Formats: sequence, C-alpha cells, structure tokens
Amino acid sequence: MSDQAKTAIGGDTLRLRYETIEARRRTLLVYLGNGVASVFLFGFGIANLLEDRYTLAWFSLIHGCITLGNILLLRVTRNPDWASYGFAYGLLALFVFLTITGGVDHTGPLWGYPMVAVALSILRARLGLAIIVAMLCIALLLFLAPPSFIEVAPYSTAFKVRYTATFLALILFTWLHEFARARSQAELIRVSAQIDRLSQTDVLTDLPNRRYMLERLEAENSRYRRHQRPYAILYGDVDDFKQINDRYGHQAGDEALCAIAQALRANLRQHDVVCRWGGEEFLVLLPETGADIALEVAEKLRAAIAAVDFRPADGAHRLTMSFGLHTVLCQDSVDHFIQQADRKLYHAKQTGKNRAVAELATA
Ligand SMILES: Nc1nc2c(ncn2[C@@H]2O[C@H](COP(=O)(O)OP(=O)(O)OP(=O)(O)O)[C@@H](O)[C@H]2O)c(=O)[nH]1
Repeated sequence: MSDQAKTAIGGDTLRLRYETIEARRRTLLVYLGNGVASVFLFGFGIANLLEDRYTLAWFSLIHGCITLGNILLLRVTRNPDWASYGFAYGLLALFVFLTITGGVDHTGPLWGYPMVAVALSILRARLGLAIIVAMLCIALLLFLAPPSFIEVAPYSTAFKVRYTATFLALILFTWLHEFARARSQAELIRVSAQIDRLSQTDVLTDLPNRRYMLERLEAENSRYRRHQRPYAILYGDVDDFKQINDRYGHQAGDEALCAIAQALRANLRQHDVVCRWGGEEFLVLLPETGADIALEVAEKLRAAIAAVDFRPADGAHRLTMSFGLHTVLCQDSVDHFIQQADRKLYHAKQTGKNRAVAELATA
C-alpha cells in the first residue's frame, strides 16, 4: 500500500483517537481528584480549627484553596497538565506536612499510601512515579534528619523501618503494574491499527478498499459543504477484462489488476486516494481539484495504463481503461456523485473504450 494510504489507515489515527480519550479521562480525574481533596482538606481544616490545632488547620485550609484553584485553572486553561502540576505540588506539600507534624497521633505518614494510588491515577505515569519516589525520599530524609536541623514527630525506629520497607514495596509493585499496563496498551494500539488497516485494504492489490474510500469521500463531501472547494471522482473500469481471464487464466487476470493498481498509484499526487472499488473497477478521489485538472489527471492515468507492459505467460496483452469523471460543484450525496461518474464511465464504454469522459452530451 502507498505511504499516503499507510499513514492514513495506520496506527497514527488510532493513537490520536486513544490520546483524545486519554486526555478526557485525565481531565475528569483531575477535576475529581481536586474536588475530593478540597472537601477533605477543608473538612480537616475546620476540624483542626475546632480542636485548636492551628498549624494543621491553616495548612489544610491553604491547601484546600490550592486544590480549588486547580479546578479553576483547569476550567480556564482546559489543559489538565497545569492543574496536574498544581495537584502534584499539593500532594507533596501535604505529605511533607503530615510527616513532619505526624498528623493526629503520629498517623500522618500513613496517608502516603492512598496518595500513591491518587498520584498514579491522576498524574501521567512518569510524573506520578516521580512524585511517589520523591515522597519516599522526603520521608527518609525527615526520618534521618537530626532534631537540631528539623523537629519531626517522634516516630519509633520500628515504625520508620517498616514504613520505609512497605513504601518501597508499594513503589516496586506500582512500577511493575504501570510498566505492564503501558506495554499491553502499546500492543493493543499496534494490533488494533493492524486490524484497522486490514479491514480497509484490498487483499489482492494492497490498495485501500471501498470501505476506506467511502469514508474519505464522506469527509471530502463535508469539507465541500463547509468551504465549497471542488473535488473530483474518477470511476475507472478495465476494458475487456473478461478476455484476459478467458485467454490467460484467472491468475493472469489478478496480475493485471495488480499492475494496474501500481500504475494508478504511481501517477497520482500524495494526497489523492485510489481504491479498488470492486472487481476490475477502481475509484480515484482528487481532493481540491477542478474539472480541467481532473480531466488532465484522468488522461494521464489512461495513458499510464495503456503503457503498462503486461506480458501474461504466452503472449502480450495491451491493457486499457475507461474513465468517467465527475467534478463536485454543488451539494449532494456521495452516492449521487458516484452515480454521475458511473454514467459517464458507461458513456466512455459505449463510445469506444480507452477514454475519459467528463461531460455527457445534453441533446
Ligand atoms: N482475475 C480476476 N478477475 C476478476 C476479479 N474480479 C472480477 N473479475 C472478472 O472481471 C470480469 C469483468 O467482466 P465484464 O464485467 O464483462 O467486463 P469487461 O470484460 O471488462 O468488459 P467491459 O467492461 O465492457 O470492457 C469478469 O469476468 C469477472 O469474473 C478478480 O479479482 N480477479
């Protein structure tokens, strides 16, 4: 298949689709994560205020404001990345604070565990893992810091050792999970792209098939509705193809179709699309092309097919092809335009074959 068709049919489209879904999922999670964090932080803040724990209270309330700010930022920028950075900062700051003060009855660092899950589901995998590793490093530094440098809640040595070990295990399993998930996701995209490509490709000629062409035609037709830029459809049919099958066999017929497909592809621009429409019929879409150029292209293709050096087993056969071409200059359905091209093709067959017909006689 041509490079042009490969990029269109290949994994890029699927990857793009996947990234759009992923961006939507992240936006939703950033809203949700910041929303839940705001509720918790304001709740903690008020509870701590009522119990006269002012440092904890103000810290919670300030970070509650930061998470609310993240929600506003996301609404304004529509970019989940900025709000994610704000959220990552909030998580880290909250973790540092809870570890230093010990929270309620020295249970503060335990909030690190749910934070791991939250960081991974809301932040991108790489940023999420970086935040988790940063949390562990911060916890270690605070556990080891001399009291003269910073006063940290008095955790027992047994707690520090077990906390570090369990946090390390959590990081390891989280990383393994993330690694396996990323790999299977990449594989899924690859296989889906392959299936997508196969479902839109003609097995014999490796050209795009009718299904793919119909999608492209619909897209081109909607573009016409928006911008009124003309486009052209060439309907090509190999002349006396039955004779090739009858004289040289079906295999030679298949080879002729492949040679024709190659010649058509080689004589079109990068953004034109050619497909095997069915049997010995081919359809060409010429985007943003007026009637004069379309006729020139049809003539060029006709001449290119006539010049194909096709030599079946014990003989030589001159391949020729007839074309009906229709330039879209008004709004109607794709089916209607194909029918118009088909009528002109019929006329080309009736008037001697090996020709391109752009207009039907009005008389
Ligand atoms: N080898 C081969 N033959 C095919 C394939 N698809 C369709 N055909 C044959 O193509 C032939 C088309 O014959 P017709 O519709 O009579 O057309 P034609 O002989 O080209 O005559 P005109 O269109 O009037 O020039 C039929 O014999 C089909 O069996 C294919 O994939 N491989």
